Amino acid sequence: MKPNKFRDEARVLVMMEDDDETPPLAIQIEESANSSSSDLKTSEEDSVGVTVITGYLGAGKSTLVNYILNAKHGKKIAVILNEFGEEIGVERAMINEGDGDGGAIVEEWVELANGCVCCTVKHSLVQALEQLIERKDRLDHILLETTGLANPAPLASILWLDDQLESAVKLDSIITVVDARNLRVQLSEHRDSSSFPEAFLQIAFADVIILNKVDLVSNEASGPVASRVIEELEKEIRNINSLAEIIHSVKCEVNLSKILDRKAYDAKQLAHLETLLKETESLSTSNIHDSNVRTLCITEHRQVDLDKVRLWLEEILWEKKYNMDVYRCKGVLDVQNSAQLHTIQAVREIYEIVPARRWQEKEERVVKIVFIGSA
Ligand SMILES: Nc1nc2c(ncn2[C@@H]2O[C@H](COP(=O)(O)OP(=O)(O)OP(=O)(O)O)[C@@H](O)[C@H]2O)c(=O)[nH]1
Repeated sequence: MKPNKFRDEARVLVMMEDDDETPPLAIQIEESANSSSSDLKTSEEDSVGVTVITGYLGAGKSTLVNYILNAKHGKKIAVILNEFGEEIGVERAMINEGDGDGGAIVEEWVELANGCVCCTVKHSLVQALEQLIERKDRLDHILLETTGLANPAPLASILWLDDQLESAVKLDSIITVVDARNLRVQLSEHRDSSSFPEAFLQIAFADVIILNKVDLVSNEASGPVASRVIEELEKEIRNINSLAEIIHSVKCEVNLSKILDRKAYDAKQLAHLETLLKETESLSTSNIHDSNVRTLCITEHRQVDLDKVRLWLEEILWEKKYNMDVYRCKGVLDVQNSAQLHTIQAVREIYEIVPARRWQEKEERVVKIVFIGSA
């Protein structure tokens, strides 16, 4: 069995999806004395990154996939089109042959069992990923395009921590494409309806948000007015999720280094996390958006007891003690009796706290935790 970074580095706490109402399963695994850092490195390098592409109907998800497949990156990229719904039983996988020149796109059909969001989709998704990895000797990356109404939560949980997949694939990031012209309407429609707010969830779970179709905003308004509209949209997005990087685009033509190999779930990749946490400085619990999906930020300048943090986090994530349903949480901790900066990551009920690097001598030590969820 390949070493699993979660097993080897951290106490692992796993809770099943809400949907199956299975009691939480808590496993404590001590740091392994046998695992060398080179083992871990090899396993991480071997695993194929999965980028989940989500976004509202018509926002530009397929445009982004096509742009990535046809760009000159020399990578061999597989795409899984994931149709979530009771009716849908077939998912399609395309593989870019990656000859360094964009490459031919080969379409393949992967037959999968019927599935609805939860266990069956989990099973078929895991199968699809396994099939892709088995069949191709060299696969650099996988794109998983979801349908416009998909809630990315189950996907994020499955991909982030799945025993079946072990270290064969790893969740790289969740990219949400939003339509700059229609976002306002889409959000307010959901605000006024009792339907499940996928548009909010897609933004809440994103690591990167592509604010697409900015050309349509510019076509409709003069320069300064269009800039103000875009600024307002950004503000609206930040109020829901202050941790995502926002990139503007026309036809999803974005700098690929911003969206591929992001390693948003890798506890050792601190650069993005630290920048994003810094930018979240100005937001506080008083910054309440009129939607019920929001970002809350807690900052402390004292060391914390790791066991107490775990208990507190479990109360929040599992028992919903403070009436917040947390979708995503990221943060850094200054832990008592430790010279290491620890990172926190959570996706719904699953969380991980990992020592990431040594605090530097003159660095200001801080505890900063950002929650994105609904209250
Ligand atoms: N003007 C303009 N049109 C765009 C842009 N990006 C995408 N489109 C168009 O918007 C339409 C929808 O784009 P898709 O990529 O199919 O969107 P999608 O999110 O995959 O759509 P669904 O799969 O139906 O949810 C297409 O006609 C695109 O050509 C953009 O930046 N500007």
